[in-house]
This record gives sequence, C-alpha cells and structure tokens, in this order.
Amino acid sequence: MTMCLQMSDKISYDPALTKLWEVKREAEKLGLPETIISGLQAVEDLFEAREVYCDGKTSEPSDALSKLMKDTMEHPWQQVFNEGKTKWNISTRMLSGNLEGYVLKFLVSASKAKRVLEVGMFTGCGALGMAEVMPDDGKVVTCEFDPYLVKLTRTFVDKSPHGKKITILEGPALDSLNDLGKKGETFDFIFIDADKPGYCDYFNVSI
Ligand SMILES: C[S@@+](CC[C@H](N)C(=O)[O-])C[C@H]1O[C@@H](n2cnc3c(N)ncnc32)[C@H](O)[C@@H]1O
Repeated sequence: MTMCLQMSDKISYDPALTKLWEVKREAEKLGLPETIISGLQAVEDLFEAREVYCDGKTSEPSDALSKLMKDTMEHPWQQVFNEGKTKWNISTRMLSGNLEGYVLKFLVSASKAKRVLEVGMFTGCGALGMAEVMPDDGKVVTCEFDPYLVKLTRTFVDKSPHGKKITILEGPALDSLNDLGKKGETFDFIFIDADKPGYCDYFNVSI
C-alpha cells in the first residue's frame, strides 16, 4: 500500500509531486513573486502532461481487465467500510491500473515467468494482467489479508479464463511467504505491492 497525500481536490502517491504541492503552498503563503509561483505551476503541469502522454501511448486493457478496473472504481467502498466489512476505508488509488499493468505484463512475458508471486492483491488488477500473458500452465500466487477483498477479487478474476491461474493466499503476507518457503515453493518473478513498512521483510523472506 502506498502513502497517499492530497492537495485540495487533488490526490497523488508520487512523493515528488506531493513535495511540489507543499513548496507551492508555502510559496503562496509567503507571497513569493509570481514568476516563482508560475514556475512551480509549470512543473506541476508537466507532471500531468507526462501522465496523460503515458496513458495515451499505452495499449487498451483486455475486456476482462477493463471490467475489473471499472467494477473496482464503482464498488461502494465507503458503504462496505461503514458496514464493517473491510478492515479500513479502501481507496481505489490502490489499483495498479493499465499503465502499471502493462509494465508488469512486459516484465513477466520478457522473463518467460511461469510462476509469479504477488504480495498485495487488492482487486486483482496486477494478478490478472500477469496471468493473461502467462502460458496455460502458468501460476500466479497472490497474498491479501482483507477477507472481503479476497472474496470479491475471486469473483472479479474468475470472470476471465485466466482467473484459473490465480491462487489467493488469505492472511498477513509475511505468514504466507513463510509458509511458501517452508513448502519449498519457488517463483520466477515477485511483485511486492503491499504495506510499505513490510517491504524489507517481504524482500528478505522472498530471496
Ligand atoms: C497497493 S494494493 C495492491 C494493488 C494490486 N497489486 C494491484 O495490482 O492492483 C495493496 C494491497 O495489499 C494489501 N495488504 C496490505 N498489507 C498487507 C499485509 N500485511 N498482508 C497482506 N496483504 C496486505 C491491502 O489490503 C491491499 O489490498
């Protein structure tokens, strides 16, 4: 999970952009010359232009992935959290999305990985994307500790024929990784995308 910061109605996980917002706010508060403020605004505009450019140059997702992303965005997360069904108020910003999905697909297919491990599943965007470029006997094992997400994601990925390649391990990722290690399971490719404080442990246990 990535740390997320917000500026008025804008939201970003990019620490460079959130730092820029902080500096811009400070510059405005100090009443710095307009050239400085507009210079900072120009940098912010470049961030957005880069994102628009990258999205525009990325191929369309498969129908199944497109549906998964749409269903994720439209899910009543606030309501299910209020009803006590999820561990916390889930943000759709956790979804890896089409661009990151294609980077993963590229890496998995270039490395000819047949066994992939994902730490941090959310609604299965990364897992399904990787499964799509793997051979029929390929396997994606993915870890998720929120029982609501585990159930929901199973229904999302099973709408695709590639869903059968995906095994979901429910529970704290570190426990799942230790169990996999004890069973002597090995992987060709590992995508760590869960809680940041756990990354060093996930990395060390994985190797
Ligand atoms: C950034 S999202 C993963 C996004 C996903 N990889 C994708 O491609 O869309 C992080 C996920 O990790 C899960 N998570 C966070 N801490 C965890 C832990 N200690 N064990 C297992 N899952 C965890 C969260 O519930 C969340 O669904």
